Amino acid sequence: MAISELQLPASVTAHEFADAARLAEGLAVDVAQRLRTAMDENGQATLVVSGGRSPVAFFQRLARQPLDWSRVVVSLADERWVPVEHADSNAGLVAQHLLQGEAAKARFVGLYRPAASLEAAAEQADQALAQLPPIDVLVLGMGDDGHTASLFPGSPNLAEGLQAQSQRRVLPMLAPSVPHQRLTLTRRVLAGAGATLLSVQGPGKLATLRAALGGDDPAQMPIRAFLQDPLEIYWCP
Ligand SMILES: O=C1O[C@H](COP(=O)(O)O)[C@@H](O)[C@H](O)[C@H]1O
Repeated sequence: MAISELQLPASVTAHEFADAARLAEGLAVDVAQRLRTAMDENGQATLVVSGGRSPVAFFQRLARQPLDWSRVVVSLADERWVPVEHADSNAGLVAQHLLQGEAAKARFVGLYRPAASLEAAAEQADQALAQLPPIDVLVLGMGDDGHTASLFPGSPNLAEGLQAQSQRRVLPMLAPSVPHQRLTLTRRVLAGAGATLLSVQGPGKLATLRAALGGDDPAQMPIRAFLQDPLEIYWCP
């Protein structure tokens, strides 16, 4: 099955690539162009990326795009509550694969805070994110359970995280697998992005996307909250 066979809402556009390398390159070129446009309009650009296993090739290609990185702010859609040195840190992933070469000139705003509790860390990150300029480009991923960012089905704070008008920018969340403790930007903040791109690979993620399109309750599959608004999906088999 291919993404062209899905019944997508009119606001959702699909870009299909032959393989993961072409997807990473195509996504990097498109994101860089969107950042350049934002810089032309506002003098600066803000990029929010996701973590997990799949974005490494995209990060490496994006780092090599010709851009005035000194005018780019980079932040995260979500984070595992671990220090940057930890193997599961999304900030560590970004530092290792994106903020390299010229891209090291970008300003990074991370979510991790070494607080006494996950809740306190989320409150501190929430305050820090008040300084984040409006998001120009958001790159989301999606888990096999339909989570995006760290908006996980079944997590205690999910209802608040999905509220379109939540007062919070960052919430503590619990993932069903290790590491359990997460920090996530809320739907309200994520939905404010100028452009939202969803990067997914493989038949498993396509099946998840099809299941998400077949229902309308974001509490069961949080990615649904982002399928109702303008969205560009980047997919390869
Ligand atoms: O845990 C996470 O998973 C999703 C999906 O990751 P992937 O490696 O399967 O693409 C990711 O979007 C999220 O940021 C991450 O924390």
